[in-house]
Amino acid sequence: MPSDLPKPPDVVCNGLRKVFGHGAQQVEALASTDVTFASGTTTALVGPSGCGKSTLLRMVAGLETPTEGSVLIAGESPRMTSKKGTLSVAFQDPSLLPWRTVRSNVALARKLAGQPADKTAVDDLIARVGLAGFEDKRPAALSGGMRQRAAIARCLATRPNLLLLDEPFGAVDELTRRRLNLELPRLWEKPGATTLLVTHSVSEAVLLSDRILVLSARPATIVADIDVALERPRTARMIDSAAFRQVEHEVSEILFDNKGAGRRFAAE
Ligand SMILES: Nc1ncnc2c1ncn2[C@@H]1O[C@H](COP(=O)(O)OP(=O)(O)OP(=O)(O)O)[C@@H](O)[C@H]1O
Repeated sequence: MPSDLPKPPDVVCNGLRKVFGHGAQQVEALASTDVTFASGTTTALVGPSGCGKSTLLRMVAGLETPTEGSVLIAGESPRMTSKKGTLSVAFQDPSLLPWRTVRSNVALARKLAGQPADKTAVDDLIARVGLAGFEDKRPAALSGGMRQRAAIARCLATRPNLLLLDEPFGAVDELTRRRLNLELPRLWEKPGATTLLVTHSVSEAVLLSDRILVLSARPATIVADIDVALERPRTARMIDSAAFRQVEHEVSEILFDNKGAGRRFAAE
């Protein structure tokens, strides 16, 4: 990775609100929200199922238009940022193109962002997510965890400095998830990125982030803003530390106290 990468952006949400539908069918997903995500930090968004976490993330990605308010990414709109290829989104469903190989799926991200082909960088990234030797395989020949790693490689191929991760490790078993949780953040933490992570796992939120926002049931409002003051890089050993457990406990308490907010949470 080159050292002259631009500073990761601040993301500023001002009076951001989203209502879906009309009339009696209206669903307010996100109540008017002011929040800033500081340059280079990782923030986890946790909250009950259907509360509006993905909606917030999708508005930051420019995939959903706010009903009110705005998102500014280093002072620019999400669409502008997206066009530059400095923003990347990874969803729970890796959605790799089934007829393309791993290499071709990862390389496509660069092409779509208008960036020049760079086979060396693509193969390097594939190796760094632990898929060396699988470059020419199609997604059907990979396990769920391997597909998610390929999707993360694709997400990082454009060297984004804003990462929007929506349950990116959701579809794998707990053991693989923990391994991915420990290994993959190093890939974006080193070059530097502002990262927003939607997760249903409290321990994943603590392990990966600098800050955890707990959202209420729909319409989502921020009910807690918790600092995760653990050293980086995060290690497996930290998971058993008193400091880790204390934050985990604090987040879980708020989730479960807040209007049944813990319904879909496994307080690991
Ligand atoms: N395109 C859409 N049209 C209509 N309603 C929508 C749309 N997208 C989301 N919603 C509604 O907005 C609310 C918030 O959805 P969202 O996906 O943001 O929740 P979430 O917190 O990410 O949920 P989960 O944790 O289950 O993934 C839900 O009630 C959902 O049905």
